[in-house]
Parts: sequence; C-alpha cells; structure tokens
Amino acid sequence: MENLNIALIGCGMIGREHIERIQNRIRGAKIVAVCDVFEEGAKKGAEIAGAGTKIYTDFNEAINDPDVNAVVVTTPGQFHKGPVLAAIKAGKPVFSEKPLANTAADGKEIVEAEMAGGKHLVQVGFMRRYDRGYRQVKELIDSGKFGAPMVIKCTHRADGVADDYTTAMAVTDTAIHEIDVLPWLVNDEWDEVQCIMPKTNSKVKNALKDPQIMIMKTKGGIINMLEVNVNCGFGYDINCEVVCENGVVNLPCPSFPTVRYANEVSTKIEDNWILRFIDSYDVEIQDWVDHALKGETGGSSAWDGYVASITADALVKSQTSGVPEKVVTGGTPDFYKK
Ligand SMILES: NC(=O)c1ccc[n+]([C@@H]2O[C@H](COP(=O)([O-])OP(=O)(O)OC[C@H]3O[C@@H](n4cnc5c(N)ncnc54)[C@H](O)[C@@H]3O)[C@@H](O)[C@H]2O)c1
Ligand SMILES: O[C@H]1[C@H](O)[C@@H](O)[C@H](O)[C@@H](O)[C@H]1O
Repeated sequence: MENLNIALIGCGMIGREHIERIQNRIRGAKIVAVCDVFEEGAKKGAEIAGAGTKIYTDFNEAINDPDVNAVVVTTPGQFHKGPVLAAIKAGKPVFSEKPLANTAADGKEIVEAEMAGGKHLVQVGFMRRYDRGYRQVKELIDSGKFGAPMVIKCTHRADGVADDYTTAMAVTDTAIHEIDVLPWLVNDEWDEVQCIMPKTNSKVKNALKDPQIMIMKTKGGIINMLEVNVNCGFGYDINCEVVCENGVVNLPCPSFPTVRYANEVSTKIEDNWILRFIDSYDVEIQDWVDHALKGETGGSSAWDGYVASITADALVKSQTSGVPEKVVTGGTPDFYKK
C-alpha cells in the first residue's frame, strides 16, 4: 500500500479536526470519503476534506467502497464497535478514537474479531502515549534514576461539559485517558479500582456527580489518586505527578508566559483538549499512517483498548458500590504480546 485512502466515520468535533489534520499535515494519507448519520454533518466534513470527497450516511457503504483502503472512526464511543468490526471484516486498517468501546463486552467482540482475522488492524486513539510531556516522564521513570514509582497523583479537569455528559462518562469518556496512559507510564497493570464521590459542584444542574475521586491500585502496588472534575470553570487542567522512591517526576500543564500585572503574577491555562494535545494528535495520526502502510499498528492496540474498557467497567461498578472492584483481564493473548 503506498497511500492510505481513508473513509472517516463521524464528522463531529474531533472528526472534523482529524479531517483537517490528515488533509494538511499528515504524509501518506488522504481522506477520500466521509460518513455521518446526518447528511449535513457529512457534507460539512466533505467541505473540509475538499473537492471530490465522497459523502456517505451509512458506514458499511463507506468502509466497503473499493477506493477506500483505511478507516478512521470518530463517532461517539458507544458507536465505535459497528464501524470497527466492519473495517476488520473488510481487512482494512482502522484508527478508532478513544475509547475502543464504552463497555468491556463490546471491546471483547472487537478483540475476538481481530484475532479471528489473524491480522493486527486496530489502533486506538489514546494520544497521551504520543504526548511529548508524557513521553519524557516515561523516559525519566524508565531511566531508574528516581527509583520505583509508588504513588501517582493526577487531575483531569475541564472547564465544563455538555448537558448530556453522565456520571459514567467521567470514567468511560474522561478518566479512560489515565486508565490507558498510567500503566504504560509505569510498566504495570491495574489490579483494583475504586470511585468515591465528594460533594457535587453546585454548578451542576442535572444528575451528574462531579467531581469524582478515583483510587486505583496496580498489581505492583502503586496507588493512583485521580481527580476528575469537569465543571472546574477555569480551563483544561491536566496534571500528573509520579512519586518515586528517590524523587518526584511532575508533569504540569504546558507552560505559558508568567505575567506580572496589577499586583498579580499569573499564567494562562489552556482552554480545551484541542489545544492542549494538538501536537500529540499530529504525531499519533502520522504514526498510525506510517504503521498501517507497513501492515502494522502502533500506539494502543485493540487489546489495550479492551483492557481499558474492563477497567472502566470496574470503576463504573464502583461508582455505585463505593468499594474497590477487581480488574480481571484473564491475561494477554499471545496474539497481542509485544
Ligand atoms: N482523544 C481525544 O482527546 C478526544 C477528544 C475529543 C473526542 N474524542 C473521542 O472522539 C469521539 C467523537 O467525539 P466528538 O466530541 O467528536 O463527538 P461528536 O458528537 O461531536 O461527533 C460525533 C459524530 O458522529 C456522528 N455519528 C454518530 N453515530 C454515527 C454512525 N453510526 N455513523 C456515522 N456517524 C455517526 C454524529 O452524528 C456526530 O456528527 C468520541 O469517542 C470521543 O471520546 C477523543
Ligand atoms: O472526549 C474528550 C477528550 O477525550 C478529552 O481528551 C478529555 O479530556 C475529555 O474529558 C473527553 O470528553
């Protein structure tokens, strides 16, 4: 394969970002077809992609178009399974935005289909594995200089969320990033996870519980404390601090100039994920394209996506049980061992 001719399924917020990215900044790939259940949405996507882009409202038709040899899935999480399975069936490489699926049951179907086909075709969009800051933290931890990691403290804060954002989405849509990136960062696996609910922010006007505190223990005994807080009202604030035996590795928000003005010292905080991780998405999609052209996958595999969904299921269970819940994966199949 010399070039990826991509059908992108789901022309919403990140779908349109990825269309623009692939057409203008990614080598070896172009969007040849776009699909959205709403024709208007697909048309908007096609406008960004440029003249000649085919428009579909049925993902099966888009994926099975003979001019298409690769697929990007940017529908909401609960609708990833259909197009991902269709791409596997067609034998075409597929990049699925995170999460691979909203439930472990859906993730299992994808993993089983990929194994049955005997070819690695699925990459999951956990872009933090491509973020310069997270990569530097991993290098520092892997150097061994600071000793073994013992505690991780994270915040995943957002200015606000849409009205249809639910309590479970704090796990399946938001904490899912930490669920994937932290075990990768410290070379470990989740063992048990717990979600506890502090008092809810009075700005929340529906049934959403926000903030939430997630306490997650790895098999190696590392404890992570994660604050998910999606109505913080002051910006997109992602922090990660790893406490090791001989030192602390801290990844704060990327720095902006510090301003001294009117008796105050201040530093800007990024508005949203688009800007905070913009470089990571570029690196991630280019890496997917480079791998797919060689018949390979990079980044997070379908198995990683499935394990993240198993962990998310356990955390969602703990949202109601209030107690720690076990993360049971049954072990990595040989097909996915690196
Ligand atoms: N990696 C990241 O940081 C990041 C950032 C934002 C979103 N995401 C992920 O990307 C996905 C999309 O998020 P979004 O914010 O762009 O959502 P969105 O709601 O803005 O867009 C989704 C689009 O998919 C379309 N759609 C739904 N079902 C479809 C189907 N069966 N076939 C074709 N089109 C369909 C909708 O009409 C909509 O236009 C989610 O999984 C989300 O978690 C990831
Ligand atoms: O879909 C978005 C995206 O994945 C962001 O990176 C995350 O911070 C948000 O919580 C989520 O809603």
